[in-house]
Amino acid sequence: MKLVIANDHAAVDLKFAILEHLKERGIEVVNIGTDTKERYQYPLAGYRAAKMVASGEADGGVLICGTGIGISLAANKVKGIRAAVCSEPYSAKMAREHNNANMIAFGARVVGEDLAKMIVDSWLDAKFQGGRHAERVALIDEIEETGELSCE
Ligand SMILES: O=C(CO)[C@H](O)[C@H](O)COP(=O)(O)O
Repeated sequence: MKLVIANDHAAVDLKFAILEHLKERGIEVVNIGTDTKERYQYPLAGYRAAKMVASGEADGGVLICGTGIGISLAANKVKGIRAAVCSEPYSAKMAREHNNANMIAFGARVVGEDLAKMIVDSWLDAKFQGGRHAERVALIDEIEETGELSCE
């Protein structure tokens, strides 16, 4: 499995901690975003990481900024991306099982290192359940494709 990890200046330390954690799990990780604490525009990192996931260059992605919100908003503008901001492991598990989230996001100013690792692990270890959830994800895809919902 190959993941991409991206961050802004608010999340450099946590990015490296998660990067190390993923490597310990035997996962190949592409590090994009910034490695310094100089101000960095999170939309750049979110967009670049999302493009890698959408193109299949990466199997999924981890996005970290101060809150996880801005970087996930940027990533979600890329077609095919379902980036979920999660601050605890249950939501991270559900983000995969129910929503088939292909990117997980969280805030370095919100969660600590240990909790962040648990969030990432919960998302990685979960599997999309399909069935009724696939119907709902297909509706999200329809909005993305057409800007509308035919069943409305
Ligand atoms: O969380 C974020 C976006 O959602 C950013 O990390 C945050 O806005 C950066 O703020 P600052 O420039 O004040 O460090």
